[in-house]
Amino acid sequence: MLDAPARLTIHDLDCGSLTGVSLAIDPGEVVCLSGTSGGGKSRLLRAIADLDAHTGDVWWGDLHQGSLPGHQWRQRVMLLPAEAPWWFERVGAHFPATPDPSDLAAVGLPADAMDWPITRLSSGERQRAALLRMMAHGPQALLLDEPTANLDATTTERVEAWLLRRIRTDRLTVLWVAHDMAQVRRVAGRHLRINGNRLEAVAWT
Ligand SMILES: Nc1ncnc2c1ncn2[C@@H]1O[C@H](COP(=O)(O)OP(=O)(O)OP(=O)(O)O)[C@@H](O)[C@H]1O
Repeated sequence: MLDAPARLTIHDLDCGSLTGVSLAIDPGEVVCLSGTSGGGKSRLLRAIADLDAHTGDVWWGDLHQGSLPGHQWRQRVMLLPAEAPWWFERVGAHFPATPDPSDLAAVGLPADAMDWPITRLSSGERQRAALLRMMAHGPQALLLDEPTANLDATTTERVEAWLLRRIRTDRLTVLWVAHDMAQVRRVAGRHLRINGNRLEAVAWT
């Protein structure tokens, strides 16, 4: 970890058709984001990661997004896109160090998965390897774009449990896009939804 855990604060952010997004997420808190397909969830995550054009302010603790080059911001506020890119031939080449075998096992990947070529990964293996890679880089805030979309129900819950343990231990600040309301109920402390051009809170029922 680079810094102590901190709050992620978004103030009056406009991106795409979304306007006036204001939100604060505390360390260790998971906020789920839902909304119709094409409603702007991924664009909002990309704006918070400083990858898409936007107006308004984003802070991680007292660090303003505009005060750092984008790549340094994203070392702290890390985006896991729905389809994470891969550059090298082998899985392990994307990791700063070999992951702990217990982390591999926790997401259901075998110990030798680091030696596999990227081309052999199934979509679900790719998604779990991308999650492991993200966590191996020591993020402090996570922007997760449907991180379990390619996984079966059992593997989804296994990955959720592993992620939630890491989130609580490292007190990570998390914005998690999810379509599955059962998942929202399992992982989120709060649920927000994009409705038209606004972000609104969803009450627990
Ligand atoms: N760079 C861009 N310039 C203009 N429009 C864009 C750009 N990127 C995305 N869009 C549009 O913005 C809208 C929101 O896209 P976004 O990917 O954020 O949707 P989403 O809510 O994540 O959808 P899904 O649930 O289907 O993944 C879409 O209509 C998309 O076509």
